[in-house]
Amino acid sequence: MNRIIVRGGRRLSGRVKIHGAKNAVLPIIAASILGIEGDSVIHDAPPLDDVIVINSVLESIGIEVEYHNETIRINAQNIRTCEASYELVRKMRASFLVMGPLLTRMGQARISLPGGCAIGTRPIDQHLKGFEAMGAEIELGQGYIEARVQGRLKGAKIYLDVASVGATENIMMAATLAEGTTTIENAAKEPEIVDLANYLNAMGATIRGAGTGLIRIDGVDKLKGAVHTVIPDRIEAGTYMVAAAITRSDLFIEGAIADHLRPIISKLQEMGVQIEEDENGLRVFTDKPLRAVDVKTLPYPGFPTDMQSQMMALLLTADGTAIVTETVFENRFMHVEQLVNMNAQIKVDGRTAVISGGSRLQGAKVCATDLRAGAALILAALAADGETEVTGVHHIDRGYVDIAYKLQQLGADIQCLSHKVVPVEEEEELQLFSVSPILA
Ligand SMILES: CC(=O)N[C@H]1[C@@H](OP(=O)(O)OP(=O)(O)OC[C@H]2O[C@@H](n3ccc(=O)[nH]c3=O)[C@H](O)[C@@H]2O)O[C@H](CO)[C@@H](O)[C@@H]1O
Ligand SMILES: C=C(OP(=O)(O)O)C(=O)O
Repeated sequence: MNRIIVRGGRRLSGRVKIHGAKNAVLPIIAASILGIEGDSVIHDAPPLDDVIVINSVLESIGIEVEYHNETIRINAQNIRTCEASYELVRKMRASFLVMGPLLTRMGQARISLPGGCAIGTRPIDQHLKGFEAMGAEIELGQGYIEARVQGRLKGAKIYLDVASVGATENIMMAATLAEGTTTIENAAKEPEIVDLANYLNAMGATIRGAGTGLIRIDGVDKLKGAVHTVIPDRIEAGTYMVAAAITRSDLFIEGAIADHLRPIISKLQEMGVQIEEDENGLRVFTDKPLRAVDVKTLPYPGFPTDMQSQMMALLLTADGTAIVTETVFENRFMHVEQLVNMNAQIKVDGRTAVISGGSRLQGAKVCATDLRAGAALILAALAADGETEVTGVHHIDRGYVDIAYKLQQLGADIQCLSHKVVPVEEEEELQLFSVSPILA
């Protein structure tokens, strides 16, 4: 079991390079199932636990996957089974994204229910509604969802009740090989949807409108493997932008794409953080007191729910009172209890949290309850007095490549401790990684 130890109070400086986006690479790997001939080569695939899991899902159905130096080569010519088991799908919700590609290519798919998760119930009704509209029959049983279609899926007009990222992606992938035209109305507009559409088009698909609320997909007969470079992770970039602000430092966020980060840039600027845009990334700096601002999470181009907890950590260090409203997931305030253990003044009422800034954060033993909660705790720890110990690091490893190492390189006093059980002596050995396990 890993722990991250942070001693707060240090200023940071330098450049941090942003990895490829988790939320782009996962659907892109799933989409590779559609390549009936030729290899797909995916560059800038971040070495994250989630990437390993989705690669294993592909391997488990017979697809060849090689992963070296942030490049994945996939050969999906042969598919052995259309079933993705509970053991793999339970590890990560995004595994459900293999449903659309398998169903449209093979005419059937049996995928374990991804289940609920810490931040909310996260239903998949909109994915299934889309598949049904395209002619699939859906059955639920023994914890699995089975979808079947006689012949090909048929193009359909689909209106999403919520602008779901996953449903837009799953339906878009399914529609690529459907007979005729599919339209997705009230589609999600996230940059990761555009990245996926670009990849699918490179494979031979005909998708227009990705990035708007209306996506049109003209079905084609077959798709081939393609070469693609994944976009930089806007949430990782946003997290390091907050690291600069919370430590009142000066950082260059290399690779960050300003256009993907507008809501974060504008909220940080409202607080008094200075940001300079450059073709290679963003300079984020401040050494002045910051002002409180209200934040409401919304689908893109609104403020991203995946940055809500990090922003809350920053607001704790600002002057004044801020209101944070979470509209996307119904249970995404679990970091509050942990931050309160660090002397944060936060009151939650339903989907609203009132944050009183200005009281000194104190180091404490805290636990990451989910991925972004973990990032928020590390950020708060950078600004806190004394030592913070963060457990639940496996959540953080799902979405951040070497966060402790990257922050250490910027001057933070942070270490990742790996607690390994040594069976022979039946005692625990503590290993200190000054260089991250991934980079070592
Ligand atoms: C791998 C990935 O890309 N994960 C991102 C993706 O998750 P994910 O794709 O799971 O999130 P969705 O956009 O689907 O969820 C948004 C909202 O829609 C609801 N909903 C969703 C599907 C459905 O069929 N029915 C339904 O009601 C969800 O419960 C939630 O309240 O987008 C989220 C919202 O930006 C991000 O926080 C996640 O980091
Ligand atoms: C919620 C997240 O991811 P996932 O949808 O993979 O759980 C996230 O990246 O913050």
